[in-house]
Amino acid sequence: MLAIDRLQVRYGKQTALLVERPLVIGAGDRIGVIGSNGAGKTTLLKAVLGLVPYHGRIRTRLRPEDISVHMQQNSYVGTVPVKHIMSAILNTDVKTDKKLRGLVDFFEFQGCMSKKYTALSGGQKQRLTIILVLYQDAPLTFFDEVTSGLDFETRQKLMEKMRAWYAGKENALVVVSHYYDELERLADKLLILNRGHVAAFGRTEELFRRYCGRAVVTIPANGKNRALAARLKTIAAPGHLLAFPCTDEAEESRLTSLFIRENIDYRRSGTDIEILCSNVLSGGGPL
Ligand SMILES: Nc1ncnc2c1ncn2[C@@H]1O[C@H](COP(=O)(O)OP(=O)(O)OP(=O)(O)O)[C@@H](O)[C@H]1O
Repeated sequence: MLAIDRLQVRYGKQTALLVERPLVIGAGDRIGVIGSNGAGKTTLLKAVLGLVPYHGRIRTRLRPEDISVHMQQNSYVGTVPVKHIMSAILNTDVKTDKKLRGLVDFFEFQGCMSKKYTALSGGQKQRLTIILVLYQDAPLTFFDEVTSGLDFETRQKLMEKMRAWYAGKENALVVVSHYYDELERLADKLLILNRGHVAAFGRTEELFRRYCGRAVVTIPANGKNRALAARLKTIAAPGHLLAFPCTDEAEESRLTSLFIRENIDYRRSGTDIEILCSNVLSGGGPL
C-alpha cells in the first residue's frame, strides 16, 4: 500500500527523521507509532502527506483522496450546531445518510448533534473528528494523538470503539500515540522511533519475543524487591518497576511461585508495550 525507503527530513540543519531501512504498510495493517517528544512521529506523517520536503522515496499506488488523516489539533466553527458542520464537511444530508447515522450511533454521538462545537467536552470533540475521518473510509488512515488530553476511561472507550469499527476490515491504520495501553488494544505492528531514527519496526508479538522473551513478570521497585531482584535476571523497565524476562512456561512458574511465597504482588504479560519500548530504547539490544 505504501513503502518508505531512505527517507530523510531536515528542518534547517537538524535531521528530524532518518529512515534507513524500508518501512512497508500493507492492507489491514494496524501500526502503532511510538516515541518520546521530538522523536519524529509527526514529521513522518507530514512527509507521507507531502506537507514537508524530504529526500528519499515514498512509493504508493494510493491517490491523495485514499489517505485520510486525523491530526493532533482540530478546530471547527463554534456558531452553528455540530450537525451542520458534519453536512458541510461531508457534503451530505445528516438526516438521510445511513452510513453517517451508523457512525453517529456507533460512537454514541446523537446527543451532541444539536450542540455547538464549543459546548462539547474534550472526548466529544475527538469523537466528532473521528466520525468525520471514519466516514471517508479511506484505505489508509493516520491518527495522530487522537486521544491526547482525555482521561483514562474515555481513552479506553474510544480506542475500543475504533478497534471494533475496524475489526476485520482491510483499511490500514497508522496510530501515533504516547499511550502504551492504547496501542496494546489497537496495534498489531509497532514502529518505535528514537531521536529521529527507527529503533524497531515489526509485529508487536515478534518484537516482544525478541526483546522480552515469551512473557515478562513485573513487580514494584521497592527496597525489599530490589534486594530479591539482585539475584535474578532482569531487563529494562520504567523506574517504578522491576521486570523479569521468561523464555518458557517453567521459568514463568518458578518466578511467580517465588513471588507468591514472598507475598509480592506481580503482573505477568506477553504484550506489555511499555516494557518492550524500555528494552528497545535501553541500548542493550535483543535478549
Ligand atoms: N516546523 C519545524 N521547524 C523546525 N523544527 C521542527 C519543526 N517541526 C518539528 N521540528 C523538530 O523536529 C523534531 C521532530 O519533531 P516531531 O514534531 O516530528 O516530533 P514528535 O515525535 O511528533 O513529538 P511530539 O510527541 O512532541 O508531538 C523535533 O526536534 C522538533 O523540534
